[in-house]
Amino acid sequence: MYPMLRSGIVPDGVRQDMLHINPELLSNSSQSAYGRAFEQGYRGLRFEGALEQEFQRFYLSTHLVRLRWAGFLAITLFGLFVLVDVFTLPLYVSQWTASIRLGLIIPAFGVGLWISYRSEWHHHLQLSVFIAALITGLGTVGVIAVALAQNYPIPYEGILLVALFIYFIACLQWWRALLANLVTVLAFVIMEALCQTDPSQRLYQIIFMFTANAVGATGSYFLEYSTRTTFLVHALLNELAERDGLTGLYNRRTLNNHLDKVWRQAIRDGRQLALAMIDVDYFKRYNDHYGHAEGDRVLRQVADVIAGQARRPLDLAARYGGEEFALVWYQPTASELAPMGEQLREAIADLCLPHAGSETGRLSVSIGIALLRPSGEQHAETLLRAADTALYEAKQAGRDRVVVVGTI
Ligand SMILES: Nc1nc2c(ncn2[C@@H]2O[C@H](COP(=O)(O)OP(=O)(O)OP(=O)(O)O)[C@@H](O)[C@H]2O)c(=O)[nH]1
Repeated sequence: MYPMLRSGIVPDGVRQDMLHINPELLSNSSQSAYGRAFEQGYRGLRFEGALEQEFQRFYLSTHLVRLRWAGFLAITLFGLFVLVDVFTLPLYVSQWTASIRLGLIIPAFGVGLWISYRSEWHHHLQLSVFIAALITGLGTVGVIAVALAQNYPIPYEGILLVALFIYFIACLQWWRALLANLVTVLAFVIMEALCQTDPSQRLYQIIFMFTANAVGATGSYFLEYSTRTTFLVHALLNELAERDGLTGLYNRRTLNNHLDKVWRQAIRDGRQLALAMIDVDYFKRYNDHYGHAEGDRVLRQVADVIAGQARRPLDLAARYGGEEFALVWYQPTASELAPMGEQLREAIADLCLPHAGSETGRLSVSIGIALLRPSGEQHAETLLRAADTALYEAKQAGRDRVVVVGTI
């Protein structure tokens, strides 16, 4: 069954004023996975199940370029620090600090960068950047420790910059950035306890380290929260753009795009394609008799039945317009089409919806089905026209029936 987008309830958790999008778009969304995520909230920076995996892919694709820039920036800056070390520190200090930067930190970012260019390794990208962040944090603590141990204190502000880099530039997800920084803070506190001889300096530096982390953790939390919001809004808008607001089925534009796609696929595979056009009989009379709201309710019920008939990956159920629906069946056999159409017609009749304006006294549909083996000379429009002709024949023959036409 398709996710339905039609409950018409504005999700409670949605701050439309913050999202700056048309409230009408969100009002139809609470039945979709994205709408539900809005409803449930994501303060723990995690979505449920498959949605989280989808977010991870979105996060990767939207952060890949930034992440590469961050990698190049880190390598360049740490390369410059090596030069500064060599020119400003005595050799007995710089040989250690430069070794840590050149031997650990720069290679760690190099590995991350390399992975960013290997799409088959992308699922390890966050882990590799996390390891690089950890090495950078601990390495920088090591640099300060070496300098202190040699009685040559170097400016410790660098470790604060590293913390902010990990929180805001490394493109790590919040919990990874937090973990890398917490481990660094722990190492920093231990290092200060062991190597720092001036108690006031020790206190001062630890307080600043905690402050920088409080600022960084808070900022990066909100950053990821808003990335998640962007992801949901983006997905919701895409979903709403391709679905019909009343029934939740795909809309006509999506049907046309899908038909073009499966048409080409069927040519490649040498398969046949069927299209069923389904029209509710005497629906004008239904509306006139029961009212438009009741008509809407019935259209949704019919749509639910039709949605259940699109079972294969390349099948698709759509609302073609008004009280007309379409079903694409990929690779059916000619002999099964009439039974499939009959089954659908009967399933709708089995809803037992009373229809005072119909001779049968209950709501029925007419179905026209066309079957084609697509070829390069024709166009997907051919199938639509053929199904429309079959539907017209079904109507002409008295409605509440199935007509199959085919050129196979
Ligand atoms: N309730 C409701 N009615 C709709 C909707 N879209 C179209 N309709 C109505 O569907 C009716 C279609 O009427 P017709 O095209 O004359 O078709 P029909 O009455 O079903 O006649 P046949 O198809 O020949 O059996 C019109 O009254 C439209 O107003 C909708 O979203 N909701």
